[in-house]
Amino acid sequence: MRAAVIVFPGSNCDRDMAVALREVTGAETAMVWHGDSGLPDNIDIVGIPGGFSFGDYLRCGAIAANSPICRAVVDFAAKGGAVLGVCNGFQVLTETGLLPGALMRNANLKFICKPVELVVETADSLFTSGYEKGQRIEIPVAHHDGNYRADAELRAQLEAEDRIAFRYGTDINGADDRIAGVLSENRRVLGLMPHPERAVDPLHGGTDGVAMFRSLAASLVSA
Ligand SMILES: NC(=O)CC[C@H](N)C(=O)O
Repeated sequence: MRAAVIVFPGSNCDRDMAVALREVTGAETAMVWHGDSGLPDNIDIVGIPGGFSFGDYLRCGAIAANSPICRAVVDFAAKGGAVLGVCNGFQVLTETGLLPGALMRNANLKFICKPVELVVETADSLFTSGYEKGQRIEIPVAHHDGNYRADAELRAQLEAEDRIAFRYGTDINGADDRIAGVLSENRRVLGLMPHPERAVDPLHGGTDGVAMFRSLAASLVSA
């Protein structure tokens, strides 16, 4: 398996994502700068990491979404490539249009940084096949704009198409229907606000993120 992790000015979880990919899946992982116009050859998955790309100016993820590399990521996804966006990465994915909805300021207007309970809403994806539907897991969050907004029509569509990957166990940030992560129509792009890469080693305080990376390793095999 070969992975690429995109690095923007202000990314701060890029190395954590690379370590999780390398150590849990054994993937050869390349770090790719936002100004590059192409991805390395034969990539199986692109990781868009958390952080504060471009200082969160304009809207979180909005400037990053217009980086040269994001045009390559959109092309990669259009050809069926797998993309995982965590936190700021989820915000970037909504700003590129690869995922629907928007991430707004948390309802309490505070930065929330703590482990939270998530409910796995579907095991039918290359990111979640290692979990059970309905399983409750604990994964940390660290964001000020994690309040996922989608109108009633979009929420009904996501629900009908089984594209809600994770919900928060309790409302932490005001997100509509407690949605914490969503899948693209072809189920090969996942964005989520919680940080699975921060829960892959007992020293992190929890290992509930391991199953996500194992799911990826089980599904993505290099040609
Ligand atoms: N950890 C992150 O990726 C944070 C994302 C974004 N800067 C926010 O605070 O919402």
